[in-house]
Amino acid sequence: MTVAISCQQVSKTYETRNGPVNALSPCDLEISPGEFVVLLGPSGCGKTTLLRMIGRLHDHTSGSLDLTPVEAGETTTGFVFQQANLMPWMTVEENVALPLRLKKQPKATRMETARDLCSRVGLENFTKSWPRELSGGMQQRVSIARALADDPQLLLMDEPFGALDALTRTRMNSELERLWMASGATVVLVTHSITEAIMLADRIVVMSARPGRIVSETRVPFPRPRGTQIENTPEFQAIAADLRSQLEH
Ligand SMILES: Nc1ncnc2c1ncn2[C@@H]1O[C@H](COP(=O)(O)OP(=O)(O)OP(=O)(O)O)[C@@H](O)[C@H]1O
Repeated sequence: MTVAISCQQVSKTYETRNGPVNALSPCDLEISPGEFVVLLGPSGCGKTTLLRMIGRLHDHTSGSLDLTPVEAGETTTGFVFQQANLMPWMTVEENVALPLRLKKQPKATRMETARDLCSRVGLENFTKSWPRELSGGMQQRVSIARALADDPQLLLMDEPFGALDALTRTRMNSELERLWMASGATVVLVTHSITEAIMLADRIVVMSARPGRIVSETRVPFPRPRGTQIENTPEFQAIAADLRSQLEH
């Protein structure tokens, strides 16, 4: 089963030594099971804050934020952050298997799952490598495989490809789309990149800063799997121009 998300008038104020910081004004957002939603916006508009509240890493200050199925602990969530954050003393396959080890899955089973995931992200020849032996893009693939290890119903990704070069990033977008299509998980991904948003999203939620808020939602009509050729279509360019003008205002 995948997860639906319902945010109603959800806001966040951080209490700091210099006083309260209004990170996110009350916002409404409904996400369907299996939907791929991208949060797009400038720095400081509250994207990470909203993502972390959905993942229960932060409390919200007001409003209601429900995941369905609702029972606490029932939702399995995978996180991918901008940095891969791998354990340097573990091999690639041990890193991928870590969530299953924490769940006390028997070693033979979890390593088999980990090796399968490694090949799904194109790292079948690097299962015994150390993280330091991998490029940034490969490390990020390990962190995606690790996030998928637990077969999550919900995948939360915060600028997962922000540190990668443009070519690698494009390739990773296609890989992520393929993995998501196979998993059926609900995905919320944060990005600054208009192209990445259109390549990946079913729906793009545009946010703006000061105060952080949701300003619009755009459905992306392209069929899947999407290839880079859609970038040259008038439809793509029209959506990109519209998003760009929203971000500029
Ligand atoms: N732990 C925190 N304590 C205090 N203020 C915070 C904290 N985390 C974020 N903020 C503030 O909340 C606002 C929104 O931050 P957030 O990281 O959610 O934005 P963002 O859109 O994800 O930005 P970026 O794209 O730069 O990562 C910013 O003004 C930030 O300074």
